[in-house]
Amino acid sequence: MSRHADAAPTAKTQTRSDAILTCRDLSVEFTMDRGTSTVLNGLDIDIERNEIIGIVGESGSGKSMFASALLDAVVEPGVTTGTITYRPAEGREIDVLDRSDDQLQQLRWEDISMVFQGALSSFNPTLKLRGHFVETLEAHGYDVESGMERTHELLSDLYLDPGRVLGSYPHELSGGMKQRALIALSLVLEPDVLVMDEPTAALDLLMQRSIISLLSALREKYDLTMVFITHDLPLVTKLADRIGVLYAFELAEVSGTEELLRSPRHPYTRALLNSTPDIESPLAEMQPIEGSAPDPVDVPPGCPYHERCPLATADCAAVKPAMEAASETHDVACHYWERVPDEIDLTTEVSR
Ligand SMILES: Nc1ncnc2c1ncn2[C@@H]1O[C@H](COP(=O)(O)OP(=O)(O)OP(=O)(O)O)[C@@H](O)[C@H]1O
Ligand code: NI
Repeated sequence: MSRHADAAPTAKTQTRSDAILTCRDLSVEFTMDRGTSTVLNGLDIDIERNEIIGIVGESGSGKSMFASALLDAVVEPGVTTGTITYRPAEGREIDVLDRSDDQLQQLRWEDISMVFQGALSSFNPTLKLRGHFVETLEAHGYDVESGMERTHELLSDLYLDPGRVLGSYPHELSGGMKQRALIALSLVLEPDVLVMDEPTAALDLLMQRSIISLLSALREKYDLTMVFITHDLPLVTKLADRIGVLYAFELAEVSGTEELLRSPRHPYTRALLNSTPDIESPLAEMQPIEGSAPDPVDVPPGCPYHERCPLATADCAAVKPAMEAASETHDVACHYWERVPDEIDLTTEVSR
């Protein structure tokens, strides 16, 4: 349903040549008393080998559901459907949503590792850090001695003093130290993919910035693919090669970071950027966007953003826009994406 007769033919998200993870029609539903709650709705996205992809969206947009779904770790009684294909550097491709519990347990640490949202409090308070690393290595049948050598190196990579950290109880470390130790722990079994859900949310600005630069260095050194999930758009632009914008449990736009900043094509992304007066400014200065995010039991028909969108027409309320290619490296789900950068000034529209 697009109105650009002379534009190049548009295509739904193509499978990229070197995707390490391919998600197709990825959805999560909860059956609740007041109806079916669709908290992730038909995501199609490829995550390329060795890239850092940022996933942004406001609170409740489905970011954590996406993170959990990637590891088939959505909490009961949530039901995850669609497909996730994981392609290791060597060996056969793996259908993530079709693994047995044992296979999943292995996949989760050894191939696709996750730093969960709020995980700082998940350390066992009675166990020194060394114990956390040893337990993880033993649970997966890894050699503890060489595993601890790797631990020392990882902690050093993260600018921590390995002896001091490993000999400490969790409460003896600062938030920034604990978060870095958690990242080291998630890498100790040498995964290919690291998924991080709000890994810097509890930290001060300086520590956030320092973790961002440490992650870039880790990606290079260990050939990692990273999925960085955050509500902090300015922060993630410092790190990510590409950014996916989630709105109401769906992807509104996926683009290379530069291109997204230069020419956002979705009115919601535009509003998010406009609510950030200066991309260098801290989160506290971001302005909220008018209106409220949809309820997962009651997402409006048509485009999920139409009720808040200054460009919306009757069509937007009736017909859901498909993901279209705005360029080779830029996908967007909006009937009017071609008008977004050129014809309107959303600065005034959004703040009216
Ligand atoms: N256990 C659950 N059962 C049912 N619904 C849930 C459950 N956990 C979360 N939800 C709902 O799923 C939707 C998406 O939540 P999700 O945690 O993915 O949001 P988020 O983008 O990570 O938000 P935040 O930035 O606050 O972490 C929300 O509407 C939330 O209320
Ligand atoms: Ni979350």
